[in-house]
Amino acid sequence: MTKARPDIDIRPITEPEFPEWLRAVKVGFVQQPVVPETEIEARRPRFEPGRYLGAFDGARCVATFRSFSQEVTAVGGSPVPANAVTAVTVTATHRRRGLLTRMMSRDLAAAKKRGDVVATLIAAEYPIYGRYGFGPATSAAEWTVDVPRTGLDPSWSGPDDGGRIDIVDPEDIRKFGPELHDRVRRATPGTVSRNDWWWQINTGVLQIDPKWTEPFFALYRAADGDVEGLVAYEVDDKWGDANQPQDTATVRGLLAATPAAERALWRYLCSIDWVTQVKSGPRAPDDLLPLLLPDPRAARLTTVTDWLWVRILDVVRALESRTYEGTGSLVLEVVDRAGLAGGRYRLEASAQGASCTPTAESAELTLDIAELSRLWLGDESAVRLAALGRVREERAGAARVADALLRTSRRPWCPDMF
Ligand SMILES: CC(=O)SCCNC(=O)CCNC(=O)[C@H](O)C(C)(C)COP(=O)(O)OP(=O)(O)OC[C@H]1O[C@@H](n2cnc3c(N)ncnc32)[C@H](O)[C@@H]1OP(=O)(O)O
Repeated sequence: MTKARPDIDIRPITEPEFPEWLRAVKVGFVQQPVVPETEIEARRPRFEPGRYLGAFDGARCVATFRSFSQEVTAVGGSPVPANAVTAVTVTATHRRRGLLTRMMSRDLAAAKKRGDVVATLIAAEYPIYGRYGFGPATSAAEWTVDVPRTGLDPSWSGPDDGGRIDIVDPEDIRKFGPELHDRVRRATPGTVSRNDWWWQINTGVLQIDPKWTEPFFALYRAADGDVEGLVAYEVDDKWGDANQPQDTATVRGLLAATPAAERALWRYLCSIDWVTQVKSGPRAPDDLLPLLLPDPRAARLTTVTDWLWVRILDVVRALESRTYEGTGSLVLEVVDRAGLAGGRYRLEASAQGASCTPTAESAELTLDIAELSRLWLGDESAVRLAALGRVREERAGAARVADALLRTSRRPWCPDMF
């Protein structure tokens, strides 16, 4: 049973409180409760007054919550302003007393006031965030490829499309990565923006993880020299009993702006001498990888999980910022217990554009804001949610109309963890 503790003060932290706040994050994530000076210094430039909440029991920080500005790509490629939520922790001694609820309510109200269209997060555990109006809007899948079973020609010596792959240095990734990422982001609904800090952390300029090691970086250039893909991967050093190399290459990130780049980079990973296994890392659930192999069963699906969670804060802007393949209209009754985005709306959509307006007409589909958020990027089916009793058809067939409007041919994907 939740025991409220109004005596616990929740407020934005000051910069001098930042190390204590970081320590509390470690405690909440059950990690060693010591923050190396290098980590404090690497994280300090990200400090933003007002966006780092702490709950204090006396001088001790016992709960943390942070949000930052982000863009998430809507269906069709428009970047939408998002309130990205992260570092959510409540110390075990203070759990289940409503601290998360207090921090979340405060932050979402501020995001709404600022004009953010959605809030986003990646959930540590599934049951936490639905109650706040978040719905799982993208999934991630991981494969382990048994290279000798793929059926690929082991004498492959590079792309046969005129392109080339080169191992490069971290500074090349900082040079070419941001532009490539922007290109991929515009083409991939569900992808979130990255800043310079992201590239610095992931190329070793700044250290937030003492266990970080430099990966191999490779770029794919098309025949005209254009950088269309990059991969960061690490390789372990494993030998079998009969003195045979049995290395595993694990992908930390693979970005491809074109199918040619995607095909070439996976092909490359499956051609490295000594590597008998390739672990894909989290990918879009409809990634090309398995079907690139003559024997797709050589790619064993090891994980499928919810990834980016979305919470719509502004229904009109969320629905108008995306594109629609079909033509039609739908009146939605959106229920929002937090009072942030509820109401009745008419969506009119066609390939030429969409309008979403508050209406007093009879609703055709009733759903919670968490379910609309889950549908927004096109990955989930309203018909499926109706079968589960999570959306209610007020007019027979309305869920099929919703699917015809909202669903997409490729699935959304968020390559990042934040
Ligand atoms: C975006 C991110 O940062 S994801 C990381 C989330 N953090 C973690 O997983 C770290 C470990 N866990 C924690 O720090 C805490 O348990 C938190 C942050 C998940 C929850 O904080 P609390 O202050 O205990 O949550 P709070 O008391 O406000 O709970 C509100 C409701 O959610 C429920 N709830 C909270 N956490 C969970 C959970 N992990 N599983 C199921 N239900 C949960 C509570 O039971 C409560 O339900 P009720 O209103 O029906 O009584």
